[in-house]
Amino acid sequence: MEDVTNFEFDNLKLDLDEYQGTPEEIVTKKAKLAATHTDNPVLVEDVSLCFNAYKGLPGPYIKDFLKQLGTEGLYKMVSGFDDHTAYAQCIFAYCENKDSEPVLFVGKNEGKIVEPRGDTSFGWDPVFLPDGYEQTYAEMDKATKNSISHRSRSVAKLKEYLQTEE
Ligand SMILES: O=P(O)(O)OP(=O)(O)OP(=O)(O)OC[C@H]1O[C@@H](n2cnc3c(O)ncnc32)[C@H](O)[C@@H]1O
Ligand SMILES: [Mg+2]
Repeated sequence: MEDVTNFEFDNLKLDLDEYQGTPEEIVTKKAKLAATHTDNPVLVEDVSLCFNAYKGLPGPYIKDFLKQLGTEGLYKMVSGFDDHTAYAQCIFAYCENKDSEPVLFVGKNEGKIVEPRGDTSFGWDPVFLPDGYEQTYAEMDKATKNSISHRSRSVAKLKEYLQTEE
């Protein structure tokens, strides 16, 4: 850096949260951080869209990819590969208090990335075709999507946990 500017630089060793890593690591950090802000238990969720041709990326970074590339761009990412398979994943993390370890509930739905089809109102729904279905998430009615989605699978596990904890 000193080569390219007139500023002087010093190295400071600071431990800052970066929110990078696996979906599990990221949602765990989120839950722990949230738990420092209240005395009540917290629940956070994070969604990933993972392309197998990219070893699981964009994964938790899908929000920025979607924002910059749009659904058409997401399809273009896989169109040059033989492998168009992907999975949608939702993780709810429940953290009792700031000193306890978050409990994770992973809901996953396998499918593939297709050219965008259907209603464009929610996220990457137009490019995700779940296995066993002819319609993308965006083409399905809400009830059908809810009955099979990554989120509903995560919520089902969370519900079961909370009921047994009661
Ligand atoms: O992670 P933070 O920064 O809190 O942001 P967020 O809460 O908006 O983001 P999520 O992790 O919930 O979701 C990541 C991206 O996936 C999109 N998304 C979430 N659930 C989805 C679903 O069921 N179908 C389609 N897109 C979805 C959402 O719009 C984001 O662009
Ligand atoms: Mg997220």
